[in-house]
Amino acid sequence: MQTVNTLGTLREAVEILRQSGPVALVPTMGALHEGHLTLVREAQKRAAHVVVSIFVNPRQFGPNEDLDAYPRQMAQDTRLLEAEGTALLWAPDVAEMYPEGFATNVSVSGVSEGLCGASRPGHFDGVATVVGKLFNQVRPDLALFGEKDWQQLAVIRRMARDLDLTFPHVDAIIGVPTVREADGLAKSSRNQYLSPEDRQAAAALPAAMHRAIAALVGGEAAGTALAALQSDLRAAGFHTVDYAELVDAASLQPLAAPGTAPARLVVAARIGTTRLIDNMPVG
Ligand SMILES: Nc1ncnc2c1ncn2[C@@H]1O[C@H](COP(=O)(O)OP(=O)(O)OP(=O)(O)O)[C@@H](O)[C@H]1O
Ligand SMILES: CC(C)(CO)[C@@H](O)C(=O)[O-]
Ligand code: BAL
Repeated sequence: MQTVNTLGTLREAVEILRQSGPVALVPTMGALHEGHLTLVREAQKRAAHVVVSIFVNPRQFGPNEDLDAYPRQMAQDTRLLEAEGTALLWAPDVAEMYPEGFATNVSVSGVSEGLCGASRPGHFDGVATVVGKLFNQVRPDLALFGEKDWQQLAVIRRMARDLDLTFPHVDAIIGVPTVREADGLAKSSRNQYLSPEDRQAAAALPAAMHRAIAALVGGEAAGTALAALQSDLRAAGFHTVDYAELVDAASLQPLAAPGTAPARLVVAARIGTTRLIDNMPVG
């Protein structure tokens, strides 16, 4: 695996790879776990070469968020990616990604606005800006993202469509199902922040979501099922529920009940100092 830190060397290295087959991009912020490695393996099934980016993107963190605390473990990440047969690791620093004078912001209306967009103002502008840059830097044939970040995936698909990004073609933005721990908790780099007690309690999140989904599918009103979900989370030790909503899976608009279009249960809740998100299909 080659690691590159400058745009010039990235472009040269990708051009060489492209001569012998399609290139898949897996964007990450590092602190890699089985969720990320699953994206790499899915990428390998679909392309000759996999490029992984690791960049902790300051523009997607709010002023009081965990940018400084975010885990950085480049040596371990490099070993993990090498073991997976990754072709290229793109690891720019902040000055390479956002050189002096950088002044552009990509802002996606609609799908960005509710849910995490409401509780993390500016977050999806930061995500759309950096992912737009990554697409143009690597010009991959396809790119893979986790369904764990369901709203992020919707924002990126909208941005790629709206900006006519040819690399990748919009159908080549692939969502990969959430990889979970044995007790159901979605794997996340931020799980590292959890104390042992909070880690145990956090399994209540997927469990409460499964109960709410069973109630919704059984015909319970969304208001009642979502209120029960919130009280289950509070009882388990989550002190804040940023949102717990039934939404249309594509538009992310709230729904009163699961209907004919695919629906999704989406939740963000805080335990200790950690904010966890999860989502699941309903019906
Ligand atoms: N459990 C998971 N299953 C599948 N994909 C995942 C999982 N966790 C993260 N991903 C995907 O990996 C990519 C990189 O995510 P990122 O580096 O932010 O990791 P993360 O574990 O989501 O971290 P965070 O704690 O910041 O949310 C994203 O496309 C994300 O959706
Ligand atoms: C897509 C992404 C790498 C952009 O910084 C990030 O939001 C993430 O890791 O999900
Ligand atoms: N996985 C989403 C990145 C973030 O929370 O900033």
